[in-house]
Amino acid sequence: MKTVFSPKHAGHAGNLELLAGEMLPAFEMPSRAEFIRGRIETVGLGPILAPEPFDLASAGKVHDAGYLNFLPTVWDRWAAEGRGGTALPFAWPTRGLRGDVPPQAVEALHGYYSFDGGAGFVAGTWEAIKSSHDTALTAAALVNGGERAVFALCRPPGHHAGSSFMGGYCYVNNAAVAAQWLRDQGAGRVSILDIDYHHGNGTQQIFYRRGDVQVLNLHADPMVEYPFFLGHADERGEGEGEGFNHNYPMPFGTAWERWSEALEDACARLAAFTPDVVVVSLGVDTFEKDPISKFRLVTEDFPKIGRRIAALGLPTLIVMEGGYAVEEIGVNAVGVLTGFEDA
Ligand SMILES: NCCCNCCCCCC(O)(O)C(F)(F)F
Ligand SMILES: [Zn+2]
Repeated sequence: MKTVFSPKHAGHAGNLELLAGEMLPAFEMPSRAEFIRGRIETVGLGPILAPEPFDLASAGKVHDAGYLNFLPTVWDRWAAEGRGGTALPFAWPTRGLRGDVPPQAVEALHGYYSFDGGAGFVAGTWEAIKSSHDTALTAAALVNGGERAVFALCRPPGHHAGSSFMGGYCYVNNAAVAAQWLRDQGAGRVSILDIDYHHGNGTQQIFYRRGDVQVLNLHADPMVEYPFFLGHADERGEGEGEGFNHNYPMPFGTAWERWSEALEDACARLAAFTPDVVVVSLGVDTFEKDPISKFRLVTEDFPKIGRRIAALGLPTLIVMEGGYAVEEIGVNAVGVLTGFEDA
């Protein structure tokens, strides 16, 4: 299996995040991608290719123009105000406030375009975001060109990014842009299967009123887990999208037996949609030892996931999302890929 990967992810480093009342080094750190790349080399999964540069035309069909235009300017505007550290929002247009007029102060504009305080910027963040976007589209082009499955080793991740909001370490929704790009290349229907521990609220929001892109999410119950404000089982899509969004919220402590039942149902719904291509949002924070998550999959479960997805028999783009047990992230993420290959 080919992998696409860009060293430019490393510029997104040193950023802090608000964790339980303290500003701490963000969990979404460069070593995550390096451990996965190292494991790919160790097991000899296949060649690791650099991304080609892509324009933002497909991104512009799933993200708002004002939002996309804001992302490259955040750090410079922050620094121009004499600030260092991590550029973070400080005010959000919540209920009862105006939500139509983008303010000018960068910490307020950042809030206007965020749903949480989890998408900070440092000097190299935009370059990392763009390289992650290019990684997903380069891998999508390989799938579109006939590869059965390609791994987009994306960092930063993307599935919490909606049409005009960032958050949860996500800025441009790599999987959503790749799905749109594949549609732009002629795919009639695309399914996105999001198996990260956290609900892909951004991906759901982007395609919620569309019937050409099916979105299936397996995740921790948003009543008790981040991102909290989307991801319930009754969210089935609206308008033309009615019936093309499926959420499988599961409780803390979920292990393979229950999790795999949800995967089975999701795969059945996916097969019934008869997509031309599948985009997998691969997070491995479902792992029992993940420091910020509360599912209980074990390392041996990850190849089983890959095998089940391969059994769909469809061209597959696998896009990296989350996973924070850094020591094991390579074994678990690449376990899905080798399981897919061995099917
Ligand atoms: N007490 C709740 C703290 C939640 N902290 C933020 C968690 C972000 C998860 C990000 C992710 O893993 O879903 C992604 F795939 F996007 F990287
Ligand atoms: Zn996650």
